[in-house]
Formats: sequence, structure tokens, C-alpha cells
Amino acid sequence: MMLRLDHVTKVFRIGAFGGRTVTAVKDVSFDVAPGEVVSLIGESGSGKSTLGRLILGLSRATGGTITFDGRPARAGKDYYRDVQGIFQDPFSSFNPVFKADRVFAMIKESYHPGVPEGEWAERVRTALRDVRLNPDQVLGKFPHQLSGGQLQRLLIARALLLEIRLLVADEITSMLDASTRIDVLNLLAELKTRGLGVLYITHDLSLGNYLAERTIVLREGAVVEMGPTGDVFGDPLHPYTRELLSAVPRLHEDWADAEDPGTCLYHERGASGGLLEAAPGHLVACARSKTC
Ligand SMILES: Nc1ncnc2c1ncn2[C@@H]1O[C@H](COP(=O)(O)OP(=O)(O)OP(=O)(O)O)[C@@H](O)[C@H]1O
Repeated sequence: MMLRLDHVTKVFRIGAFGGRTVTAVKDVSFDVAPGEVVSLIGESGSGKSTLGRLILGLSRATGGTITFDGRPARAGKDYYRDVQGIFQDPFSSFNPVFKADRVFAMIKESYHPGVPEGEWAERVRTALRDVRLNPDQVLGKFPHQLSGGQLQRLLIARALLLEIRLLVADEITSMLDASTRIDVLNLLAELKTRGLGVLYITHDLSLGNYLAERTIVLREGAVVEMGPTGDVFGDPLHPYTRELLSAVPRLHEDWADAEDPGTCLYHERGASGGLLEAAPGHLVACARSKTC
């Protein structure tokens, strides 16, 4: 087992005096195994990025636990040796005054100080070629001299050099054009075969479908359905998942009004952890109401 989330909740205090609260993540449990891509899908505001930040140790859960190989998710060098995040806007991940070479030199200083310079230079070039970048074209350049797609690849190359085991990829392809997007996805698929676990956060359902063995559907911070991607896309059990997957965008409607199944799977068949296992590995929340 690698990454495990166990009944994770995150409540933000908002307002001038912190008097009001927003529950961004509600009782979420799942895991990600080595070499597995799990996609986390949901509309804007469903809590995807909050979960990503919690997993990266950038924010603390209000309730529940997040562990990686049994160790708590805490920001720090030890944790980041194994777990790294890549975000939507690759420009924000780079210091604009550092050239690409400097970024890689910093990894060596922090994580691999014992590696001889010549060997490190060769490792950098190999990692760049692995992400289909020409080392001679990117080393020596500042971030603003590279495209969004090149910067995303540079971040993946950086993760490769760190030899991480889990990548949290938060909307990483949304700023890329269609062909670069497919290239980056293919790259992730390849890294997966090397044993990298990936949590692929996206609001774009087709992209999640392309890569992931398992899909988790998040709505207002709670998991409404999760299971093998083929099952969730091919036989969506929850009305909200069906809404998300339907070609007609009706998301502004209250899903309960849009489709009332008339039965409550959760109450009629019983469930563990708030989710019912309707088929092997395919879990669904109560289909009737949020408060059921
Ligand atoms: N630092 C914060 N303080 C207060 N509320 C927050 C904070 N971060 C997120 N939230 C709230 O938590 C909820 C979930 O936000 P989150 O950014 O995780 O959603 P998301 O699914 O990633 O959306 P998007 O796809 O638009 O990025 C939202 O209601 C948001 O307003």
C-alpha cells in the first residue's frame, strides 16, 4: 500500500472573524497503489485541489489521516523525496530568475549531493530525453523562454530525477494545447509502467478516462462514487455521476431535482463508511439525498 486517505475532512474558517466555515472535504477515504493512476473528478469547487494540497502536506486535515507507506503526510524533505505535486500553471512552479540548469542543480544539492557532477549531468540529460525534451534546447533557458508544455515536462523530468513514487497532478494539462496534452498523458502512462503512482486531478472527464485504472467522483467535498474507471464511466450508479457524464451540461440544476431514483441504495442495502459496494470495487454513496 502506498498513499492512504482515511476519513479525511477539511474545514476552512472564513469571514472576517473566522465565524463561518466551509467544509471543503468530507469524510474521504481511498488509496493509491504503486503504478496505479487514480483520477479524481468533480466540478469546480468540489474539493479536488484541497485534497491535493492535503496529500502534499501543504495544508493540515481537520479530521482523519493521510499516510504514505504508513508515514503521515507532512511537508518536508523526507516526504517530498517520495511525493511531489505538479499544478495547472507550470510558470508558478519555477523561480523566474533561475535557468533550467539551476533548477536541476538545486535537486542535486538537496537530494543527491554525493553524485559526481559528470554523472549528474548525464542523469539530467536522460530525464529530459525521457520526457521528450531536447536537453540542448531547454537547459540554459529561463522559464519565460519555454512553453507551458515544455515547463510541464520539465517538472515531470524533475520528479523523475527525484525518483519520486507518487505524483499529484492537479489539472496539469488544462493549459496545454490538444496535441501537447496527449503527449503529457502518454508520458504519465509510461511513468506508470515504471511504478509511479499518480493522483490525476481533473474536471475534464475524457482525460481521466484516458489514463486511470480507477476513478473517484467528488461532489461538494464528498465521494459520491468510485471504482474501476470502465465501471464508473460504463455503468455510472449515482445520479450525480450520470449528470457529470451526460453530454448535456445541466450541472447548474440541483441534481436531486434532475433525477430522483426513488430508492436509496445506502439505506436499503446498507453500506460501510457511507459508501455501498454495488459491484466488486465499485462504491456508490446514497443516491437519494445528500443528507440521507
Ligand atoms: N484557503 C481556503 N479558505 C477558504 N475556503 C477555501 C480555501 N480553499 C478552498 N476553499 C473552498 O473549498 C471548496 C473546495 O475548493 P477546491 O479549490 O478544493 O475545489 P476544486 O474542486 O479544486 O475546484 P477547481 O476545479 O475550481 O480548482 C470551495 O468551496 C472553496 O471555496
